[in-house]
Amino acid sequence: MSAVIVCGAGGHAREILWLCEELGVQVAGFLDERPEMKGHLLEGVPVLGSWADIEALKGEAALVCAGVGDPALKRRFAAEADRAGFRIAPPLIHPRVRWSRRNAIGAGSMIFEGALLSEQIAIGEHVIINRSVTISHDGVVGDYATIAPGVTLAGNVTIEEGAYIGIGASVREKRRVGCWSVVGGGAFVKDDIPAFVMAAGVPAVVKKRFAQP
Ligand SMILES: CC(=O)SCCNC(=O)CCNC(=O)[C@H](O)C(C)(C)COP(=O)(O)OP(=O)(O)OC[C@H]1O[C@@H](n2cnc3c(N)ncnc32)[C@H](O)[C@@H]1OP(=O)(O)O
Repeated sequence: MSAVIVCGAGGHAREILWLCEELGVQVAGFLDERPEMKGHLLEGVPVLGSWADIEALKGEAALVCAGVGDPALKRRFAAEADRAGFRIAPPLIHPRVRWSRRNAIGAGSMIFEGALLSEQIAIGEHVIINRSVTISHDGVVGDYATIAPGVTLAGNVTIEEGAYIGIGASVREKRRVGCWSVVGGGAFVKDDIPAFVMAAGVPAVVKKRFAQP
């Protein structure tokens, strides 16, 4: 794989650096739109600056747009990458992920250490599957979704585009979490969660509704 540039320069971006080190993938640097961050080193790797600053690296490095956990920000990075003509990095899958070869994963997505994805699972583009997540048979995770550490998805669960599943949450079989919704940490999703809401608790209930972006 060619070198990558990671969009974002926070804690998650540094965890991607570690993932890349484990995979032998070179990180050329980080994109950060805050002018004061340009030139900083993160674990010895430079913050390159904003879009104009990385333009010249287009031919040499592919982009990791999921360098932040926020699904909406990932989508904005992906749109900018498309406009600027960048290649998207192939999926980054930690060597200690249990993963059936009958699963599919989209460009720019990543799976961290200790995750287990069983059979016939479809992961979209720019998806984060964080540490120790379990996804059972026939799961679907849409583009830009973020699955926080320790989440458990039972069989035939669908997580729609842009949804965020908080740390340690569980979703029972055949349930669906609607697009751009948030499930709070520690929740148990017993019933389908509609789109554009925040739901939390055991069992999860809708606590807030969001305006559609
Ligand atoms: C490597 C890493 O660090 S990965 C990052 C992992 N982090 C996570 O997964 C964080 C998950 N985030 C959460 O659980 C947050 O609480 C969120 C995003 C769901 C909600 O945050 P906010 O929008 O700020 O919610 P807010 O604090 O306003 O709470 C609204 C209501 O929901 C309740 N609530 C919020 N989160 C939860 C939760 N996880 N479980 C139960 N109830 C919750 C609040 O108590 C409040 O209830 P009330 O209206 O009855 O008083």
